[in-house]
Amino acid sequence: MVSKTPRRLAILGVGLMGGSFALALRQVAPHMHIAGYDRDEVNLAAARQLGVIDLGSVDLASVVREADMVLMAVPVGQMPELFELMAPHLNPVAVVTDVGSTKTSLVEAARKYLGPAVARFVPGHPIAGAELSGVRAAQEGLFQGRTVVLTPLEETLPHPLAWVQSCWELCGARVECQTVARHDEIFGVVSHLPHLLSFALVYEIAQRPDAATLFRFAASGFRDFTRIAGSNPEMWRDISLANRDVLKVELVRYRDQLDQLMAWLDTADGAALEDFMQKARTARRQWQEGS
Ligand SMILES: NC(=O)c1ccc[n+]([C@@H]2O[C@H](COP(=O)([O-])OP(=O)(O)OC[C@H]3O[C@@H](n4cnc5c(N)ncnc54)[C@H](O)[C@@H]3O)[C@@H](O)[C@H]2O)c1
Ligand SMILES: O=C(O)C(=O)C[C@]1(C(=O)O)C=C[C@@H](O)C=C1
Repeated sequence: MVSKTPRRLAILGVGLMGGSFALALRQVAPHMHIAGYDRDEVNLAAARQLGVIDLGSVDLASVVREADMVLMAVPVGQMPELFELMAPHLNPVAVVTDVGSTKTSLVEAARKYLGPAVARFVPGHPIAGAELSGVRAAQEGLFQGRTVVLTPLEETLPHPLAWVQSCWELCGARVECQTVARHDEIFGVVSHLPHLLSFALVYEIAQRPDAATLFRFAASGFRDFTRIAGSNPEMWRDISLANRDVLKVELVRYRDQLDQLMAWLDTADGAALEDFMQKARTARRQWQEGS
């Protein structure tokens, strides 16, 4: 029987998500040893000073060697290289998991680089976050009451899956399993597409000669629509590329909806506009009441 929390946890990428996982687990396991690996030494020093990790290093091998659980929390484009670099140094019983926002490319990389350790890889995605980055943005309550999606593979053994699930539950989250493909389709629609649209709107306005005036008058509607355009470009570049097949389909669907809107404006079809807005408002309100 394995203890419910790791004895030695390694966090690869001690930013918003990695730091929040460490802080949440510390609440229930104050004596757990947490080692952090990050390419940013200033961030690592802050993580150490904030008590998020016990030890910080830019040497991946030394961080993973003794860990019984490894959580990968770097942008998804960085994960394949980390799988390759850490594989030879993993403890033979270590469970590996991640918080990446897309799953297909990660799973391909895990199969390519982890060898037999892929049976102890549990892909994960907490559906919680913010437009902020770095360990200073980490919060111990980030996962409280939120969903974490796990996408176990055919190879995933039951014991690592159960263990990762119980760690997320200790962080206050509820866990749901999905297939890798369905995960990427769902989050392509409800997370990745809205981020691209928000970046696109702010970018387009910012290119105009009168952008300063326009932004001066932008108020709460603009703030609500564009909060997520303040998110980390590296993270969203990687998500967009990793899920580009889904995103291309979704952008076409959205463009079709914009074309429809244009047609209603051309013909000044107020009834169609109001009907469409009414249906959207009802759906938004039902979603908010249920969430
Ligand atoms: N931010 C969110 O809302 C959110 C939500 C769910 C999942 N995620 C996923 O979580 C992961 C981390 O996101 P975050 O918001 O915590 O980002 P973050 O920028 O706050 O933290 C990432 C950390 O990884 C480090 N890093 C990046 N590349 C590295 C490398 N090659 N080697 C070592 N360290 C490296 C960075 O220095 C940084 O400290 C991403 O895969 C993202 O898709 C983010
Ligand atoms: O709240 C935010 O700022 C987020 O972007 C969080 C959010 C999302 O809801 O789309 C972003 C990416 C994730 O993988 C999960 C959650």
